[in-house]
Amino acid sequence: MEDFPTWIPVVALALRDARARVLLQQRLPHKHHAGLWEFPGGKLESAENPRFALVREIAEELGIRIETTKLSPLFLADEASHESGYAGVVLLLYTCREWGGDITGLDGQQWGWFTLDEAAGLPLAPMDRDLLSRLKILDAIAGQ
Ligand SMILES: Nc1nc2c([nH]c(=O)n2[C@@H]2O[C@H](COP(=O)(O)OP(=O)(O)OP(=O)(O)O)[C@@H](O)[C@H]2O)c(=O)[nH]1
Repeated sequence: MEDFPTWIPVVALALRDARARVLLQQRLPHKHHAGLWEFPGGKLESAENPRFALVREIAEELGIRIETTKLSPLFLADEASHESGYAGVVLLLYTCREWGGDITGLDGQQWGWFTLDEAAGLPLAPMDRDLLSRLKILDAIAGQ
């Protein structure tokens, strides 16, 4: 068995407002992929349940409350590599339309509501362009 992590689980949220816009935030200058726009979220802490990890990350980053039972799992995304033992990110994207409290960029990050077309025009974190295109297909199927 491997005694080092071969993948990094990350949870992220496609929060939707009443106009079906999605909330994206900009990665901070000192972080990996600085300046790129992403869905809010982050890495799971050891043995953490993904839904609870997302509730924690969203409270830490945006100061709002979401409920584990109001989250719907959407898609996963990952990074392909030929390298055996490659420790790539595996991102689990959830969606939610309800939250409590006022949204604040608690880490000092920029954030905003974007239509999916507006979001596609932003410099995005790796994997996010693909996730946004799949979200667009899902919206089209749902007739939004
Ligand atoms: N949160 C988030 N991370 C993403 C997205 N897309 C994407 O490629 N990533 C990548 O997944 C990783 C997530 O790490 P993170 O830095 O957000 O997690 P964290 O807040 O727990 O990190 P830290 O412990 O380094 O502060 C980063 O490499 C980030 O670039 C996304 O939409 N949301």
